Amino acid sequence: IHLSRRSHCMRGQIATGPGLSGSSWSTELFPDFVKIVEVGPRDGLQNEKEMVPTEIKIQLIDMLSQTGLSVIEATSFVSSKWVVQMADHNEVLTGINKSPHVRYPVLTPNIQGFQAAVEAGAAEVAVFGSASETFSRKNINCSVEESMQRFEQVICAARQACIPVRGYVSCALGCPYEGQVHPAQVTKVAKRLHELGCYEVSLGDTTGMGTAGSMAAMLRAVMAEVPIHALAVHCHDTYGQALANILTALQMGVSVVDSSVAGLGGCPYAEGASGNVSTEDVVYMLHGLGIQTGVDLAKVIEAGDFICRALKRPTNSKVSQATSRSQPSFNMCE
Ligand SMILES: CC(C)(COP(=O)([O-])OP(=O)([O-])OC[C@H]1O[C@@H](n2cnc3c(N)ncnc32)[C@H](O)[C@@H]1OP(=O)([O-])[O-])[C@@H](O)C(=O)NCCC(=O)NCCSC(=O)C[C@@](C)(O)CC(=O)[O-]
Repeated sequence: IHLSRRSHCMRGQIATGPGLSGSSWSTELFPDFVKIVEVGPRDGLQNEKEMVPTEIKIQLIDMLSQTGLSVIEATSFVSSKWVVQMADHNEVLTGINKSPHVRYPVLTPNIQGFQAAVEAGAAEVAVFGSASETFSRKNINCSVEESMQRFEQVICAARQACIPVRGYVSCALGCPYEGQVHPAQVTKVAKRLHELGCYEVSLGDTTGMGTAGSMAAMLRAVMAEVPIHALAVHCHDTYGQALANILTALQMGVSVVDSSVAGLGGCPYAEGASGNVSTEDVVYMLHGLGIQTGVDLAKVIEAGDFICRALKRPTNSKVSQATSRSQPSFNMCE
């Protein structure tokens, strides 16, 4: 893994800033702009044991809509027998103040979910597959192949309705049931989703067990089959590796990162996995690298503070923790 200092070097030059001389750091540039896909209201809240009041979910999304984020995953049109926390999907999607500058995709595992989502006004949906057979069965009660047939139906219907579809590949860096997952399995599913018509495929480290090394190996394989501009990374932070894994992905050309305000969440079918990397920490890192996000960090911290108070728990964001202890003049790299 090579690091480059954006402020010190351009493509083709060797970085020579303080402390860098003699190093063999890569001169590759990071992207100028990174799109952040906020998944807190869905991936973050879906794992909450106690029902979160619908008005709290709506207020959270409304606050996030004022932060400059351009994509906020709002809810899931899944079976309430499987994920009861998302049972208020209609109320959430119809209750939020939709900003014209923000897209609000929702998860749809099958055509039934897609139709319900469209009826509730969804303008974008996401299908979610897995690189692991066992996880697929535990999460959506079908094999990987069956899931692709369901997604094909959703994508066909979405195309007719001019609705963009995002795709997920869970267990891209490991499975809670099968352990290691070979990059070839991830590539196969990512390629299939892209060929079916997903405009973007998010590679999920569902368990958070990935490392910079396994991220690089997996991405190398997937990038050989799916264009880099159509790839996103979705890192849970169970082992504290998420920022390192994201940095690795950025260096390899990925410019879309999923994250969750206050680091909320986990997957109900990946026990023990902690939340996504926090949006606050990702934004702080990106701004520190000179990468634009369009996101106002202070406003995301405020939204994180709101939801943590509502859930009566401390934030998982290191940046929020640090700024709450620091002077008002603390530089948040905006
Ligand atoms: C896919 C199913 C529905 C299959 O579940 P099933 O039980 O096999 O479904 P079925 O087709 O046999 O139908 C059984 C019942 O479910 C209903 N049903 C059927 N479809 C729907 C629907 N869309 N919405 C609402 N209800 C639905 C259907 O109407 C029927 O109702 P009944 O007649 O018994 O009253 C189920 O397994 C499910 O809902 N799974 C969702 C699991 C989930 O949401 N997991 C978390 C999200 S994935 C994730 O977090 C990972 C990710 C994306 O973040 C990336 C990463 O980190 O890796």
